[in-house]
Amino acid sequence: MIPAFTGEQIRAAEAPLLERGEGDRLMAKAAYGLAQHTLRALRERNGRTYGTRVVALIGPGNNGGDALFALAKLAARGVAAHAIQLTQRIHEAGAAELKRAGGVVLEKDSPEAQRAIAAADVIIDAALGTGATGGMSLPEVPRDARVIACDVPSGLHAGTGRVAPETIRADLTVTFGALKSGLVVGRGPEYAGRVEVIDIGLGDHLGAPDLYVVESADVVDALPRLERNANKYSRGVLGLVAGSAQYPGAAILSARAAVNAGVGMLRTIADGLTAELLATEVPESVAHHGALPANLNGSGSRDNGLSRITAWALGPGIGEDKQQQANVESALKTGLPVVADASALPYVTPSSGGSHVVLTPHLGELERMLTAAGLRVSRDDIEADPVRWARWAAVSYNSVVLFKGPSTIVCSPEGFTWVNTNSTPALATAGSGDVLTGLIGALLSAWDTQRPVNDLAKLAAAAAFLHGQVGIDLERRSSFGATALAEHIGSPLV
Ligand SMILES: NC(=O)C1=CN([C@@H]2O[C@H](COP(=O)(O)OP(=O)(O)OC[C@H]3O[C@@H](n4cnc5c(N)ncnc54)[C@H](O)[C@@H]3O)[C@@H](O)[C@H]2O)[C@H](O)CC1
Repeated sequence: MIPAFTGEQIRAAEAPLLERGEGDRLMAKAAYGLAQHTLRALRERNGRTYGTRVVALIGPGNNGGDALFALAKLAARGVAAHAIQLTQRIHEAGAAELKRAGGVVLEKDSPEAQRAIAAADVIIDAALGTGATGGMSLPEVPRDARVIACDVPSGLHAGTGRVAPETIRADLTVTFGALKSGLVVGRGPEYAGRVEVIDIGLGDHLGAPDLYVVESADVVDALPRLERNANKYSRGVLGLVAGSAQYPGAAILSARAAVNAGVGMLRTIADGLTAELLATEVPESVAHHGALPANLNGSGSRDNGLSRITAWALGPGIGEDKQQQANVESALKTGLPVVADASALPYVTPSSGGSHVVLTPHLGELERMLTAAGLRVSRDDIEADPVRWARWAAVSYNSVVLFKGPSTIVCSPEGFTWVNTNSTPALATAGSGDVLTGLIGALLSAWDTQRPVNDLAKLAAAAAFLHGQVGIDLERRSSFGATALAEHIGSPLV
């Protein structure tokens, strides 16, 4: 897991060091890291560094200071280093160091500045860092120049990933002290490009992180172990309430994903066309026809095998089907681990959530969930601060909330957050969420309910990582749809 921090948390960690007069040392480390990455980018782009051209857009604060010291180091290596002064005041010591090293400071609107920008091989965006309060008017950058953001792209909120309209998209962000949350959520990944973290020695001053980014090692840790003496029941039996006359395909996708993710046994609660299709498309699925008993925990369930169910996956493709809606309600009453998606989400209420419940809304569904919980929030609010609202949902519903989007945000009701960025826009395809539900359901069916809810959130985040990895792997070969995703959902597990 990679810890990520808000801008405020980083500034709080820096504060005691600044009080001890260590600001220059921190800035020197930041500048060194920025210079090293700029040299690498120059080598990649031009095959050399000597005689190349770097322009930095310099704002009023320490972010500009970092870049001025970095430019000085580049000038000393034979790079033509130009600082464009965007504001009346810039970091004095940094500007002096640059001039001593042979670099140049240019006025923002001067013809020289425009010429320098047009000829730049690399542009360093150092207008605003963690001290930004909104965006700033920034010059246009040429399309063919590499853009490196200093700490954060200027105008990108370091905590939320919200962007001001002028924000320049970077190819690379060299960030200092620790990863910033805003680089991995909201619009952050789109604007930050690749992210490199430079250790400037904040060490123990960094407290608990804002969130964690999931890595492949976390997936291995989170997944259930397959016991040598396992049998189909001990591996877990998933009850899947999915499909309707209108949307039978969603059930097929979820069922296929659950089977390929290694569920011990799958019981699909479905009728009509869904049941017919399942019989041929997912023969591993054991069908249960008709309505579930309203009281599944009561007597009578053992005979039809429903009592063997260890977890539920609810919602894919049930649409407006009344019987399936009643089945969702019956399943929820069992108190077994549940993943609820799509049309099942409205049946989970703030009082019926629980520590074995995973809710998987997309943006519109999250808005509806929050509104149903009595919170006044719009889609725009959620997009501006997705982590905040996913946390609200997790707390309001006392459940794990997996908020689907370009970055998937997983929150536990205890306030911990994991983010999966291992994904591709190619996963934005109909049925992709049904596959994720099947995968989470399969993992949940082996879930030990004695384990803490934070581990359940980690399991959900691991599922998002695996789902993303399959998408990434498939995309390398060709474009793909949800059927291929479901077919390959188990492949990273092998
Ligand atoms: N503190 C350290 O020793 C280190 C900091 N590092 C780098 O410093 C920045 C944070 O520096 P800070 O000076 O606090 O903030 P900014 O550079 O982002 O600039 C704040 C400055 O800008 C003004 N301002 C804010 N918003 C706007 C706006 N929209 N338009 C115009 N002006 C604006 C504000 O009033 C302040 O004057 C951090 O990101 C690092 O890059 C290094 O990490 C080393 C250690």
